[in-house]
Amino acid sequence: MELVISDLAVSRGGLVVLEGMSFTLSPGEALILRGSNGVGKTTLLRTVAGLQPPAAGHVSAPPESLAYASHADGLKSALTVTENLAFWAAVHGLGRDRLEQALEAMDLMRLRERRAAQLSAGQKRRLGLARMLVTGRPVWLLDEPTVSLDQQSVGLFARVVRGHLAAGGSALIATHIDLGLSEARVLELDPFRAEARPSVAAGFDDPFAEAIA
Ligand SMILES: Nc1ncnc2c1ncn2[C@@H]1O[C@H](COP(=O)(O)OP(=O)(O)OP(=O)(O)O)[C@@H](O)[C@H]1O
Repeated sequence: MELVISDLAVSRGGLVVLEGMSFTLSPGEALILRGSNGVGKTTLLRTVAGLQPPAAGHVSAPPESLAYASHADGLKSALTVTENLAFWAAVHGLGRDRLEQALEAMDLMRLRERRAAQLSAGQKRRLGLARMLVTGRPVWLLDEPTVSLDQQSVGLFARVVRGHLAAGGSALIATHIDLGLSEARVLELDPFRAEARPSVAAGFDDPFAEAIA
């Protein structure tokens, strides 16, 4: 499933933060988004995920092909690790075998009966990433996926991404750290293009837009 970004501009708080972005992400490919704090990585991922409309240009990919993991892990704190994954597997129509694979892949077997509320930050993150595996969706959009992860878990995560690419998936990843994915392309977002100026679609996504503008 190909993700095609054409002459895309994205805005936050009523201001364009990035524009003129064009790239294609093909099956088996990873693209790392880099750039300083505030350059617009999260905004770009949110726009690609369909959580906000582009200020200009197009995102072309079937919505059902996309799986987005934001800074928040999106966990249900009263449910156990297994129950959380079972919930998402059911939403996406996947079975128990996939759930077991996800537990294994993110080293969650020993924690499977623990409630999400009682996990450490890094363990929650591992569960949040395991969730991607039970979506069955080919195009992963990952925002700072390794926050709170120790070195070993970063390695686990990189292995999961590699497996996903090998199976014909793709990944667009905003990160400040080196994931060791030497095969990934890197897109440096240019802070000089991030100069704030009014968006044509100003004010659509944030109640504080006017105060900031
Ligand atoms: N809720 C919001 N309302 C208004 N402006 C915002 C909001 N969130 C972020 N911004 C602004 O939008 C711009 C892009 O932010 P974004 O979060 O996309 O950057 P980022 O590259 O992901 O940063 P970081 O590396 O710090 O995560 C920044 O200048 C930021 O100040």
